[in-house]
Amino acid sequence: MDEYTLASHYYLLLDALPEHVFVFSEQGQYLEVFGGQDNHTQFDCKAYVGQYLHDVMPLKSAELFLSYIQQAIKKNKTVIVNYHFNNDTMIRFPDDIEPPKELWFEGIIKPLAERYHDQKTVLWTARNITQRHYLEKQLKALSETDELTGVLNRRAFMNALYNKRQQFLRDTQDVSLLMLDIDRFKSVNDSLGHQAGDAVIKHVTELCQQTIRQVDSLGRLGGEEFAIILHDANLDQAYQLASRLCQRVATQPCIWQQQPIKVTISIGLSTFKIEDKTPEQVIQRADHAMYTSKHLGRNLVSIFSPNHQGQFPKI
Ligand SMILES: Nc1nc2c(ncn2[C@@H]2O[C@H](COP(=O)(O)OP(=O)(O)OP(=O)(O)O)[C@@H](O)[C@H]2O)c(=O)[nH]1
Repeated sequence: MDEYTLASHYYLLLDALPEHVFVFSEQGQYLEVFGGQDNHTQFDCKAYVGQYLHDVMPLKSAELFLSYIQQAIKKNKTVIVNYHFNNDTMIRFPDDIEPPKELWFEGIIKPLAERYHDQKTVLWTARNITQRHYLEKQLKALSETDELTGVLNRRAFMNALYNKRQQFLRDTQDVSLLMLDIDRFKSVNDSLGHQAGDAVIKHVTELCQQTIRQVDSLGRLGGEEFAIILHDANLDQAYQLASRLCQRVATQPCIWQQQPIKVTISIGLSTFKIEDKTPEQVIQRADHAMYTSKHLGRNLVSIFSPNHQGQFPKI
């Protein structure tokens, strides 16, 4: 092969690469663009050659991309980044192509030995990972969600509790924890069947969701046991909310196959404390108070206190 044929052979090979491959100068100028036909952006980025990042995308995105390029050059190392374009940050599309709402990419940015007009250069490979991103998001949501009720499962709730505790230690705003258990739930399963039991669990979930605020976190810890993190709520405020919830459940039966099932719940309350060593300690206190509600006859709210369990009249 002569030199020209060889060059065009390699060019064709490079341009057949499934990912977009860019050569950028350290100033963010597009020097070369190859490949990307399988990248689902539906247009050929070769039109960018000669232009700068700032010409083809909003300032915020261009600055970010430039910082990645400069990072790779400064460290003289390959840098791998995930980035995304949305409505505000979308790269410029040709007029005849409707840009998608979102695009996610993995960028591999490798410094090159080759200089261009005395400027350093990088090779930037962009893999479209939008589908993978949505799949990961879906899997994450599934792994955090209780299948029956759609609220946080135990693992996700414990994560939320851990994060809330970190926030509490920073800003010391009151945070209360409510533990809730459906009373004599086994008898619902035994007398009406498991599906009726499931309907009761969903019913209680809905009443909890109607009672708490958006900032609060509701989780199903297992079986017929729930927990709620009450943000910015001291014990008095938590008690008022818990009493409302207790009353709501007791007065709004679950309708199962056109028949009402009477449901009550027992609640235990405690608050976050600076001196706690672990987030589990507040759960133990609220759980203790919840068992007090059970022992005192159920359909009750109890507050944990170190010396005695606060006792409150039945609602
Ligand atoms: N329908 C249904 N039942 C469940 C589920 N998870 C656990 N259970 C049942 O929940 C029942 C819990 O019963 P217990 O722990 O004895 O408590 P209880 O009958 O509510 O009695 P108290 O808590 O003392 O008022 C058991 O029969 C479990 O099999 C579920 O997802 N669906």
